[in-house]
Amino acid sequence: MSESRLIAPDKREEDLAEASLRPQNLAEFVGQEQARANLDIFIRAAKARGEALDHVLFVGPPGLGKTTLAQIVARELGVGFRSTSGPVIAKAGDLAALLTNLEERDVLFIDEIHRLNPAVEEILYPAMEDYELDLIIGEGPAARSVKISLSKFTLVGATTRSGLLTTPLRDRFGIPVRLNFYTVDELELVVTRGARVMGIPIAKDGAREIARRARGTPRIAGRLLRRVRDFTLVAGKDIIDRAAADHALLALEVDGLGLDQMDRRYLSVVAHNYGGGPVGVETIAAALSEPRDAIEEIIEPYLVQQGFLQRTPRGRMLTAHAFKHLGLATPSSVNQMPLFDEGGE
Ligand SMILES: Nc1ncnc2c1ncn2[C@@H]1O[C@H](COP(=O)(O)OP(=O)(O)OP(=O)(O)O)[C@@H](O)[C@H]1O
Ligand SMILES: [Mg+2]
Repeated sequence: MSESRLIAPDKREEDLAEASLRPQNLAEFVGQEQARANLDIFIRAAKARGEALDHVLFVGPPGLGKTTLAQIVARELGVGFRSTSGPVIAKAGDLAALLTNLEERDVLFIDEIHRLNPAVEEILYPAMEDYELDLIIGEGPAARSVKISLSKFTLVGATTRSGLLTTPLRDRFGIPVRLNFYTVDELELVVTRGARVMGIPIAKDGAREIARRARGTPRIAGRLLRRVRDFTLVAGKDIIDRAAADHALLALEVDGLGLDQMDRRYLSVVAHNYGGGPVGVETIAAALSEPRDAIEEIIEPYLVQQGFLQRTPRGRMLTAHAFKHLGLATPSSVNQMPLFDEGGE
């Protein structure tokens, strides 16, 4: 993904500033009503029983709050929180060390859990199911298997791609939670709260404008807020209002619907080079010189959600809405009727 992509929801160095913006408990967490209500109940029930919470899997595009929610779960349970990520755990022994160090009811958070190496994943199964480790000690004829019992813990996994999880792993999560893009109202709350925490004066219409253009993603809302603040400061204004936000966002090439250059490049490549599709994702990735993963995880979900794009069995297709947004005439080949959407995964 191009370095300069302001609106890309993936993590960056500057997002370290995010830590201070993270909501600390379920009540402060904006949006995702259903997920929040369910988690609240399961957490209370686990606490009432004095048991470890069942394993939780958060699924959703980058920047929607998976890591934040994992931390909140541990805090609400009042237990310890350990955090790691799929690609970091190289060997089964690394995971074994993490697991044996957990205390009763602790939360172990594994980010990017779809990227666990298969040998590591194997030892997770009995750990999740029976709180037991099956380890092979030694090699050759001297090898023997030992069982080590573990504290009853909660595994919280996060992934942007549930389709890439193996079925045995996915099935071991008792509480699967899918996060959706946020509404403008919800993001307006996120922006207002962020501005308050950072001490930035903002008018309601300014917060709304940033929210409208944040691609349904709190991380982007926070990032846009920081950039708009810079513009407003340099312009010598003392409050972010709609005009100030609009001016800054246009300068940052975030358009009225929150699409950035990369989104528009995607749409215009499919429109101009492939007549609006259907075209395969590999072809689009090659044309944009972007990895297929980034296209499927970061660019497409929002374009689909906004009704610019359909994923069909024959490939990606732009909708009439996309042609309109690009200021192009809709070709007659573009079906005006909604096709069924595979939904990716
Ligand atoms: N519901 C929310 N309310 C307020 N702020 C939020 C909310 N969700 C996320 N944020 C903010 O958005 C930022 C990104 O959230 P987080 O790191 O949890 O996303 P993520 O889903 O883990 O992303 P990734 O897939 O890249 O790891 C954080 O600064 C967090 O404070
Ligand atoms: Mg995260």
